[in-house]
Amino acid sequence: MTSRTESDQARPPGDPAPAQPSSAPPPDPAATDEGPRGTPRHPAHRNSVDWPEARRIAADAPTGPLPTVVLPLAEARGRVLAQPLTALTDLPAFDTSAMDGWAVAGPGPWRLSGRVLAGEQGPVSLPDGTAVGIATGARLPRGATAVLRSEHGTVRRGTLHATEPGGPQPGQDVRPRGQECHSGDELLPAGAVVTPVVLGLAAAAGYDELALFPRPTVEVLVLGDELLTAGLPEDGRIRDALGPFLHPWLCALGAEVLATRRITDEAEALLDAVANSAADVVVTTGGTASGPVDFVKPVLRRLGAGLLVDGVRVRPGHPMLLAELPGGRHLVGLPGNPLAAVSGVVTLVQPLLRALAGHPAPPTGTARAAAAVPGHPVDTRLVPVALGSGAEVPPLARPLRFNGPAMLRGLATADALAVVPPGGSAAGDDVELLALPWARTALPAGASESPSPT
Ligand SMILES: Nc1nc2c(c(=O)[nH]1)N[C@H]1C(S)=C(S)[C@@H](COP(=O)(O)OP(=O)(O)OC[C@H]3O[C@@H](n4cnc5c(N)ncnc54)[C@H](O)[C@@H]3O)O[C@H]1N2
Ligand code: MOO
Repeated sequence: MTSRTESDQARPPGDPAPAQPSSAPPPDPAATDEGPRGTPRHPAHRNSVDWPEARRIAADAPTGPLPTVVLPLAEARGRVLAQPLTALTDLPAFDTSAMDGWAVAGPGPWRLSGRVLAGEQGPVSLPDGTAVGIATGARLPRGATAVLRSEHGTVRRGTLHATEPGGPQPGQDVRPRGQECHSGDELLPAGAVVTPVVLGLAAAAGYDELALFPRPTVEVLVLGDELLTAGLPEDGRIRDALGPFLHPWLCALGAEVLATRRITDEAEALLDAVANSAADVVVTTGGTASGPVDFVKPVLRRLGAGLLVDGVRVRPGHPMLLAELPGGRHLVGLPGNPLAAVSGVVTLVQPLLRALAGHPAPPTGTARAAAAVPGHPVDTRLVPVALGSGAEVPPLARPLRFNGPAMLRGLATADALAVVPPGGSAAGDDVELLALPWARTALPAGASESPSPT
């Protein structure tokens, strides 16, 4: 019985048909120059590399991470700790009253003398049988054995009496020095995101500034004279779908986006923009193939750039490329089809940014294919999936419709991208998941660290 799969239904006319899953080993790509279903592979993609290899090359492309940055707390929010947050002090830094009332020494009644507020030195020590008025957060004098809450005591002629039988227990309502941490304790590991709470914790622990992973700078160059930035498609022109999503996506990946610029379909304009970009990474969209106005590769040649990745055996997105520009900066050429560009982001941009920032690779996610996912004979497929909300471990991944290279509709409702190996995945197979930075569903942790950076 043959049935049309969701991805088949979503496949637009002219898009390559994926092969059915099979247990037969995929043909050796090195031994064939074939594209999908035996069609000749385009000569421009003869140098293409396997998908895991492309990710490794991107992760190894920089000579090392950019230098760590040290920023004042006020500028650190949202960035990532490059070093563990180690307490610079005990917390509390001294024995502290947890309540408003009196610091008492020994059993009552107590002779009362003065008061100490938060931030004041107060009496150095409290002899047995004496008490001092104390505010929440004030330092406890040496010799104090407990705090008597203001609602639990009464003062008559200079003497404090407990109104509850037995008076306060030793240590009652005292926050002892080091209760939360001792100086030198690790409060958070390197790699933790600096949330508003982390800012507060860092300040409490004595920090004025934090050592943070650098944010690689990126400039996005959107190519294509057919692209409109407003209104409806007309006269063969379409809306730019990549400019709007690349900026926030790259920021979510830890980049600082210097600009997103439209470049006209002229080689000189592109050459000028790439040569003069101040960014660590230039990301271009479109123009990677061999059409009449596909100038990315010719411009890279003219600039003397080295092509590190020239096509990847992945669908969609196989014309993606990675180059090292003179001076050590990098350029990622994303294909123009929107889902193909996404494929280029997760395959090349993400590992490159992670390597530049010095971030460790997070664990991969794993799910179980809820249905057969057709594969390509030799290329990896990246397929938008929705994760089941049931209790299954690993969760079920349901391939989404509208996953054609030019479509974003499936991805817009996806929780992750599933990595479908050449030949496809059968229903029930475990599939690797790639996280989408905005997805509400946390990825189910895989068994091990990702062998390739994510
Ligand atoms: N002879 C061959 N032609 C093509 C091949 C091939 O192997 N042989 N591969 C196809 C594949 S797959 C892709 S992907 C594209 C990649 O082409 P480019 O990177 O040169 O991209 P463009 O030609 O500029 O655009 C392709 C497509 O995407 C639309 N586009 C471009 N930018 C945007 C944007 N910012 N927002 C929305 N849509 C965009 C553009 O209008 C085209 O429709 O090459 C195939 N050709
Ligand atoms: O199918 Mo292309 O691979 O749209 O990138």
